[in-house]
Amino acid sequence: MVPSNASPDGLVIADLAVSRAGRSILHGVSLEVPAGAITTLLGPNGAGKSTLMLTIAGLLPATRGRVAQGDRDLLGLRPEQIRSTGVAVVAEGRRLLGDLSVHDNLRVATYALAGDDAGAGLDRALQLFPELEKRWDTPARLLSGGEQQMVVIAQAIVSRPSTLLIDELSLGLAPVAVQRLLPALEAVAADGVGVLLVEQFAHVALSLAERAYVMHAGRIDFRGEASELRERPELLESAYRLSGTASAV
Ligand SMILES: Nc1ncnc2c1ncn2[C@@H]1O[C@H](COP(=O)(O)OP(=O)(O)OP(=O)(O)O)[C@@H](O)[C@H]1O
Repeated sequence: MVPSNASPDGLVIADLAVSRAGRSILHGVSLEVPAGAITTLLGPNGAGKSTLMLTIAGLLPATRGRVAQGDRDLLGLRPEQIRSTGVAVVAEGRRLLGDLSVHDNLRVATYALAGDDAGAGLDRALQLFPELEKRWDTPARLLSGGEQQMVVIAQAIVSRPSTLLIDELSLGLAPVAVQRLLPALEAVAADGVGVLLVEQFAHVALSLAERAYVMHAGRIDFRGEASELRERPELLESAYRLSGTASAV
């Protein structure tokens, strides 16, 4: 199935520089999230991964560089304009409206869609996470961490994005809950969506991704096949050691 916002090119980030509170945080980051594949961005605590996500989402300004979805430039657009180009960002922290039901949390995510599109988006989300149907009327605050992550991903999926960026998918989740999410992400990529998994812990992301990037201190230190990092973990470990973070897995 081809998503409604499908782009042949995916998301391209070129030479992106970002400052926060007067301090330079990203120093010329270049990265691609091709359509129909899973890519991972790894890096230790403080590397700048969340800063990159916030900039792509239109929540932080860049001082230099380019972010483009297909042939559409995103820098300078408002967050809702960026979403309408087909870029969906799942922020770290699984923020849901805790007193609202699963259904209402998903409905909130479809508010800007036409009725047919909203219905099709909800159907796709339920195909990916059929267990949410049983929790349809449950307040989000009563869900397990894994279920909350399903709802947050479903909120991004309902708008049928071309590119889906997920910050810290596995943070705080039991391994069994993470394992449950993985086939859904593979199915999303098989739909033609470009998926970027941004992770501090490498194991899960490297098991899924085709391409991998490692960021350290606001720069991309490694770009290549995920299999290369799986086979040569020392490439990854050096970035984590330099930052003082104990381990990548
Ligand atoms: N609100 C902020 N204002 C100023 N500097 C910030 C802010 N948030 C983060 N930083 C700084 O930006 C740098 C990169 O942080 P960022 O959160 O992007 O890294 P990260 O790789 O996502 O790490 P983590 O996984 O811990 O969030 C750090 O030096 C951090 O201190």
